[in-house]
Parts: sequence; C-alpha cells; structure tokens
Amino acid sequence: MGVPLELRQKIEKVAKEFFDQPMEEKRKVKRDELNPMGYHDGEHTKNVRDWKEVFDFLVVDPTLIPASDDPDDKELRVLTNQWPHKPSELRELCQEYTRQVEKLAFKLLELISLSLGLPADRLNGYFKDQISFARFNHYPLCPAPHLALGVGRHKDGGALTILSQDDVGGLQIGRRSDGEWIPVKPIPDAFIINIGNCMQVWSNDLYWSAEHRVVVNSQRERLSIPFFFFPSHYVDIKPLDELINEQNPAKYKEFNWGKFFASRNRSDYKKREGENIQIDHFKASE
Ligand SMILES: O=C(O)CCC(=O)C(=O)O
Ligand SMILES: [Fe+2]
Repeated sequence: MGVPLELRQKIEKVAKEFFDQPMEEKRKVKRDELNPMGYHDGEHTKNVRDWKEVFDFLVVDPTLIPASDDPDDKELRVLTNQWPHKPSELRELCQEYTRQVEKLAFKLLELISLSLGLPADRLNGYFKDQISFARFNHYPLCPAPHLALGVGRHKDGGALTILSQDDVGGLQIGRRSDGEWIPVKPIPDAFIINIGNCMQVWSNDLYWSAEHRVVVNSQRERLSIPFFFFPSHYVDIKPLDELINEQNPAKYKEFNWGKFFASRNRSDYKKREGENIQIDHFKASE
C-alpha cells in the first residue's frame, strides 16, 4: 500500500521544472484572495513571511469551504484548481499523485482507528467531502539563513499530513518535553507522517500534533510536497465519545473544522494583527 516510487520521482521533477520557470509564467496561476489554490510566493505563518514559494492543488475539484470564519455566516465558497500550461504533464501527475497518496492516507487513518481500539472505518465518514489539498514547497537559497525561516513554527491543522521531502533537510520538530528543535533527517524514499490538530482532538491527546518549522540554508535549495488530509468542512471536531469517560474527560471543546480552516487560511494569507487561531483555543477548562 505504497505510492509508486516512480510517481514520486516524476512529481518532484515536474515541481522543480515549474518553479524554475520565469516569474511571469508562474504568476499566470497566482492565487488571490478568492482562490487560494495555485502559485504563491509570500506565505505567512503566524504573521511572519516565509522564505519559500508554493503551488497548491486540491484533491477534489471543485471543493466547498465556508466563505468566512464568522460562525453565523452560512455562505460557502467554491475552490477550484489552477493548472499551468507548462510543464504540460504537471496536471496529470498531480492528479495521479493525490489519488495514490489519498489511498495511503485512508490506510493510515484506519490503522490509527484500530490502534485506538475502534473499528477500522470509525473516522472515514468525516472525509466524505474532504477538503484535502497538496502543496509543492520550494525553499530557495537564502543568503542569511539565520535571519529567516522557510516555514515558521506551527502545527498542521487537519487529520494527517503525508510529507515527501528531498535529501536537503531543514525540517525540525519541537520536542514535546522541552520544545527543543530536533532536525528530521531525510530518509530516501520515505514519507514523514505528521499528526494534525483534528487527530489530536479526536484521540483526546493520545495522538499528539507536533510543532514543527523549516530552516533554510545558503548552499542548496529544497523541495517538499505535503499532502494535507483534511475532513469535510461541516464536520464538528471533538474527542471521540468512545475514548472519554469520567476518569478521562474530554480535553477539548467541540469546534467546526471548516470555520477553523477558514480562519487559519485567512490569517495565513495576509499579515494581520495578533496570533492566528491555535488548537489550544479549544482546550476544555479544567
Ligand atoms: O517543508 C517541509 O518539510 C514541511 C512544510 C510544512 O510544515 C507545511 O507545509 O506545513
Ligand atoms: Fe507543517
């Protein structure tokens, strides 16, 4: 149940070719405030600009998400993919890649359910209208790496992230006990699996969403391809009933996934005042 190695090699190659094009070409699929899919060269994590450029594409096209993070706003927004003409094989490779990685994502979801003592398909229904997407991350050479980050510290929002990275390195994970940054060594042809916020909440902290960040360097540019496995927008996320009882009460209050996503996406897009929303906002009070 793996993703064919040849497909991974092909998608890495085509991602590099895409970023190697002149800015003029990449801007043709630039994302904007209404459509967050496509090319972007100035993401913000927690309001700090990242040293990278990205290309985002949905697994399901079109995908519906809430139009805003306002809980009273029932309006939905349609997201669609923006495919560049060049490289010409990019679109088909991206579609084949997400098909294959999605299978792996469901397999992992089922294994995690089993590991929690639940039926294998316990979580599958939450992904009926999944809003998953994949991303090419390109981290260019940075002349002053100590002054920048590829991606600032954050936790992934969804259920799982399936991350493919090249051999350059730069991903670091915050150790849970003391927060020390530990480099994640690239292992050839292996995926890195991140637990996201939704899984942490469903499992009532049995699974932990690790904080991570990406450092950059002045020697070699880097490419990574995360697949963000995200539930349907209308799913309300809370600790699973089967996992809580009087001795082990729910550690989180229920929250709506689509609204959480909309609020994170908004604050990722433009610098705005204050911190963006974190899972700790939904911690149940003791
Ligand atoms: O580039 C990486 O290794 C990780 C990127 C990341 O954390 C993200 O896109 O959420
Ligand atoms: Fe991440």
